[in-house]
Amino acid sequence: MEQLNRSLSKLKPPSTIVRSNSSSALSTALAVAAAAMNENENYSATTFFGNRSIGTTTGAGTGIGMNNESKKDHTLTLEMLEPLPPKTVAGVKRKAEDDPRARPSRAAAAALSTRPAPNTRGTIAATTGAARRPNGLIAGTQRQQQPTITKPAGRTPLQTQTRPTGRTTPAARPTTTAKTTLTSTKTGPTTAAGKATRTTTPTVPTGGRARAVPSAKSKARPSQPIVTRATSRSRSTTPAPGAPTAQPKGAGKAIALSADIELPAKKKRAAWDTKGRLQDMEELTSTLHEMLNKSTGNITEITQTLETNANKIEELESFRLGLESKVVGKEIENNDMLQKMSTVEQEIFMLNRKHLDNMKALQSQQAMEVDQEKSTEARLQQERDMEESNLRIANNHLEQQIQESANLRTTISTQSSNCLAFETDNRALKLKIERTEDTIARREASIKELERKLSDSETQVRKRQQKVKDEETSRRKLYGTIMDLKGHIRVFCRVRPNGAIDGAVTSIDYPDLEGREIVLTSAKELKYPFTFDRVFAATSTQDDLFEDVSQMLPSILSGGSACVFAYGSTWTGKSYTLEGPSGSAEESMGLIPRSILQIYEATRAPESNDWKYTLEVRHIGIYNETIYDLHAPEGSPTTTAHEIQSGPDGKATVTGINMTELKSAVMIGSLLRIAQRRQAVVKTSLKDTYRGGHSVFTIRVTGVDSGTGKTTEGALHFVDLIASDSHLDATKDESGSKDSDKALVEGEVDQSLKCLGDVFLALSNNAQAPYRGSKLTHLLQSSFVDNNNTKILFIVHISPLGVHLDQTLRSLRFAAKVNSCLLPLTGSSSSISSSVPSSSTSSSTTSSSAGATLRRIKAT
Ligand SMILES: Nc1ncnc2c1ncn2[C@@H]1O[C@H](COP(=O)(O)OP(=O)(O)OP(=O)(O)O)[C@@H](O)[C@H]1O
Repeated sequence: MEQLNRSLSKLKPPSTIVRSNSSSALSTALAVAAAAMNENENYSATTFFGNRSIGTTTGAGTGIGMNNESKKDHTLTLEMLEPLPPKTVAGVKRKAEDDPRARPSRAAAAALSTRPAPNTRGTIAATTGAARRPNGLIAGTQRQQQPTITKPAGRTPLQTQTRPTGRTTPAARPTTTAKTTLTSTKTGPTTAAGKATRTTTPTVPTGGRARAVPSAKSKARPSQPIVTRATSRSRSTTPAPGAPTAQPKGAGKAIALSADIELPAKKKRAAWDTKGRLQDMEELTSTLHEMLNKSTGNITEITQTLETNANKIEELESFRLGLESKVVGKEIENNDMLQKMSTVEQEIFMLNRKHLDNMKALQSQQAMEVDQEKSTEARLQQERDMEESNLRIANNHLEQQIQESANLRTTISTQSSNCLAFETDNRALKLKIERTEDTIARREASIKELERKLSDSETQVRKRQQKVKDEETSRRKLYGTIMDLKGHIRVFCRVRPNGAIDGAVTSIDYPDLEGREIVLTSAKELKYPFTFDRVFAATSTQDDLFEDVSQMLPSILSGGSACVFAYGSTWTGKSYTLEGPSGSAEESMGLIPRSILQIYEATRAPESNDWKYTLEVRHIGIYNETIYDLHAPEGSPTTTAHEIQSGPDGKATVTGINMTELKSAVMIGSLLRIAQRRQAVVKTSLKDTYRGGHSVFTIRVTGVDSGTGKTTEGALHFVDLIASDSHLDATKDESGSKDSDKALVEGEVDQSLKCLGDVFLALSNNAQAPYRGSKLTHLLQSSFVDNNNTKILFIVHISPLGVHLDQTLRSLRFAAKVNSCLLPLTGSSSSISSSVPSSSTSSSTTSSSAGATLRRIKAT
């Protein structure tokens, strides 16, 4: 008891753990512990099964060996290794009393309760049954052995620190363990706590590493009693190499002693029954004393055993020290080896890295070499392909040459045979050549004779050409004379070419070489011959027409007047002749732009240096007997009234219409376009009342002789007459012609045209001309009255189409009437003659007898 008490006093904080699968053993342990308590000590015992508390008991110490120095607290933990029904500690105690197996345990408890010998190591050995080192550390082979009664319980904070594993968490406890914790309290110094820890805690040499796991493992064997387990563990421990293998003698006994502690079971007393409990404890104490006496012999034996074990321990310790020195030496060697290894490893690492670098370099070099090899191979392959293709070509060429050679051999053989034939032919040809040369010589003589004759003929031709020229000149002079004799009226006929959309044409013949006759043949083979001053076929050009018109222009510069009338039915080319097609090329330009150009150039000719000329133009439209200014600004009203007024010199002016000076000849193109646009505007404004009309383009040439101051004023009028079929209220067909099915009464024409014809007729008959019969004749009156100085060109236009034959015949008949008119060569009116410029009076020398001559010509 004293020993146990000592042990408990050293377990500060006091804690004792008893593990067993025997409830009686646990009860005995509790009794022993309680008996070991001093009076001033309190204890608390708790029995656990796994984590579950199955009973707790507390009380004050009643054991011997009281220590009054301080009050102590002791805790006894009893752990059941087998499942038990929940019982109180008292129940456990009772069972322990009834169990005869507890008796030896009582003796053991008595042995434990004896005070420990001064030798601490002996106490430790008795308590734990394990050999300990002098410094308090358990040797390696003994660390796995478990204390039987006193051991670090791990229930206090201090014990938890020294046994960090297995005890600190309830989960680490074996689930099949029941334990009872006995706690005793005592006030006083706690200096023994460190000792208790050192005594009961198995510590590894490397520093406080608890060996709770092996302990837990051993506890996990529920059917194995503690003594048996401790023994078996001792047996199973593997001794260190070279260590003494003999087991300490006392170890097995100490374990058996502690395992056999059994206390008689007592009926549980109530908590208030302190007296009874004291009595129980006293009884228990006496029992334990008996057990102690019995155990004294054993203790002596154990002490001897402990001494023997101590000797063994010293041997082992020296052996351990030797081993440790060896270990130190080995560790130094090990460290050296480690250093060497690290050096070697570093070298290996460096070598590996170098090796890798080398490998990479080698790989890249190898890749480059492979690429080069590949490119070389590709190039060689390409060269081989080329060589092969060249070889094939050469083979083909060779085959061709072989073939050609064979052909050539054939040809040579053929030609050599031909050569013989050629030589024969050659000889025959030479003979022929000789004969031919004779013939050639004869013919050359004949050619020379012919050349001489040809030269004579050419001389004669030149003479005849000159004669023809002279005759042409005389013919022209004569023609001019005839024109004069005709009274200055000439009538031309122009045939329009057939267009793409036109139908069948009328048969038109031009029988005379001079181009003055035209004969139309109808579908019924009726012939209609007409004779005019000139007839221009459909193939004629603008140039051809202007050649004759241009003869009139010089008289304009010298103050004369001229009128060019374009007459004909619809779509026969009147505007084309006068103006030409819009935007046309130079060769298609009409008479107006051509005349402008020629007059303009003539006015700037060097020979007219003394004369300064001014060119002015005016374009007038006469629709429904109303005058319109075709050069009026764009957008100006078409309703402006214009009236014709005759001046004192007989020349007519139009109110509101001024002449436009022509600064440049090229202006005429834009002026004609302006007039065309204005015509369209007027036509639109007249709407349904529009039946066509006349347009009169006037060029006025005013000349001033800078030397003498003499002035001239000539005028050239281009009159685009209204279509001769305009009075027909018929729809134009696609070619622009009026419906010819509507038969026209003979001579039925537009009123203004009729008036024009009447004027011509009156002048021809030397009668009073009805100038005021129409705006047109009124406007042109001044040109007609000066018939000595006036030239009139009347151009009738006809269509070549058969469908227009009737209208064509009517136009030709009207033109023939005009052609038959003879204007008197001398002024028929004394009042008018006074206005004739002096420069033109030279032509007045033509006598009336000339007119008579012309009439005779006409009559014939
Ligand atoms: N000599 C010609 N050569 C080529 N084409 C011509 C010729 N004469 C007339 N034409 C063409 O015939 C068509 C009619 O001509 P143009 O308009 O001059 O006739 P028009 O008699 O003035 O008609 P309208 O009576 O309707 O005014 C135009 O397309 C014109 O280009």
